[in-house]
Amino acid sequence: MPRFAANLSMLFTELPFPERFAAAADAGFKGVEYLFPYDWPAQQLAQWLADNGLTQVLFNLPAGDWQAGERGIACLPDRIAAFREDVFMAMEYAQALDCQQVNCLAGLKPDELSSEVAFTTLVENLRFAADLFDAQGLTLTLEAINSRVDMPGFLVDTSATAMAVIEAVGRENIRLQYDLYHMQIMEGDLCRSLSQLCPHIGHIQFADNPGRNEPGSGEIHFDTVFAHIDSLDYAGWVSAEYRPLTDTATSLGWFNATKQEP
Ligand SMILES: O=C(O)[C@H](O)C(=O)CO
Ligand SMILES: [Mg+2]
Repeated sequence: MPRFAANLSMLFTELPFPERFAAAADAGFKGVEYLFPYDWPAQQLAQWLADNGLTQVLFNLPAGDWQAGERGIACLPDRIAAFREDVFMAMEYAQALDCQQVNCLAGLKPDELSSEVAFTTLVENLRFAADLFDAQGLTLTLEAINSRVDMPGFLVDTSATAMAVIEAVGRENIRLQYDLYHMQIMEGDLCRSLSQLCPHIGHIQFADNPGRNEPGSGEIHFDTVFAHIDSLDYAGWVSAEYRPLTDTATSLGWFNATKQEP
């Protein structure tokens, strides 16, 4: 079975954030991720990870004013200076948390911004980040997020767009973040596209669809997809990034079932 991690921004939210680390470890996870670490001192987060024997598998670059609706600033030409400052802050956290991968949210494209300028800005920002990350042995990921349900207007909403950006960046340490939930909404054909994109994938996340809840709540055949991921040359983490239908413990049937296997 794949190496599963828990997203602490969506799982274990019955508990205050600091307590989610122990809950994830008690449930059997070895790795965790969450949207953003920046509200907490890096040393504090590192302690919670160490106390619970957990690996920090991923977090996001700052993504602008989330509460105000921003979903990344990497494609915005008037925010390049802020993006660059964010890269330095993310690198400090990655080092303190011993985290190997940081994801970049491309952002929503304002109507008045041309697709060409948004694309070029994103590529140049990612190249800037990738070059700095490289010196620290870090990998940058870029995620395609569905624009049909969760993020209308998100610039990078298909695997083809994400791969076009990644190819234009042209650096070894930028990889695709493949989220099964977003890809099911936008493209489907999950096993075939996982096979095709596998050489470029740095991180996988999942939720069922519709609803973005746990495996078994929707239309995705997770037994098939997880077995398929196992058959690929993919050694990365596979993170549960779903909202439990009721509570986290009840939602973990899929995970507990994987522990029964020989
Ligand atoms: O929503 C997602 O799929 C993400 O992975 C994320 O980090 C931003 O929302
Ligand atoms: Mg995701």
